[in-house]
Amino acid sequence: MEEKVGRSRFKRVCVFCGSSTGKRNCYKDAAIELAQELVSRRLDLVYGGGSIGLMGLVSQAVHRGGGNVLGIIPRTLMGKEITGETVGEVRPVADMHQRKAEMARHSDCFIALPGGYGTLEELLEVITWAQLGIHDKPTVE
Ligand SMILES: CC(C)=CCNc1ncnc2c1ncn2[C@@H]1O[C@H](COP(=O)(O)O)[C@@H](O)[C@H]1O
Repeated sequence: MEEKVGRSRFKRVCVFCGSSTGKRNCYKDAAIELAQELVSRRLDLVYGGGSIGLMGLVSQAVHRGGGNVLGIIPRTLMGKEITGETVGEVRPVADMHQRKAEMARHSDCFIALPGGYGTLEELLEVITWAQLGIHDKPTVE
């Protein structure tokens, strides 16, 4: 029997997204849809480790669907970006630079959903790393 969803050449997808849900419902819808797509393709989620905003929505939806979730978050941000329960594995790191480096190291590609300055910064950094030849992992926004 033919498989419904083709196998991806990626295993671990890094998702950058907002620490708030934004003003429009379509942002939340996109976050849930992406999470469902990851689950249906059996792809692991790597993300910023927060439980708030779109970060929380994506991670919770992947976890609910039975997918692996790895969150990487600076210790100093845990009080701000984690409220209530976390899902999957949350790995505390020393600072923002280590967070981005670890997120990149543990991922095979990058996807950016709507977000604020933080998301933009993360997205631009991986794009410029690709430009410099530091990695050759695809990035979509
Ligand atoms: C110290 C330093 C390198 C600052 C550069 N600035 C940043 N670098 C990396 N991630 C960030 C930065 N500012 C915010 N973020 C993270 O980006 C995520 C989304 O933030 P936002 O809601 O899009 O806004 C949050 O987890 C936030 O902690």
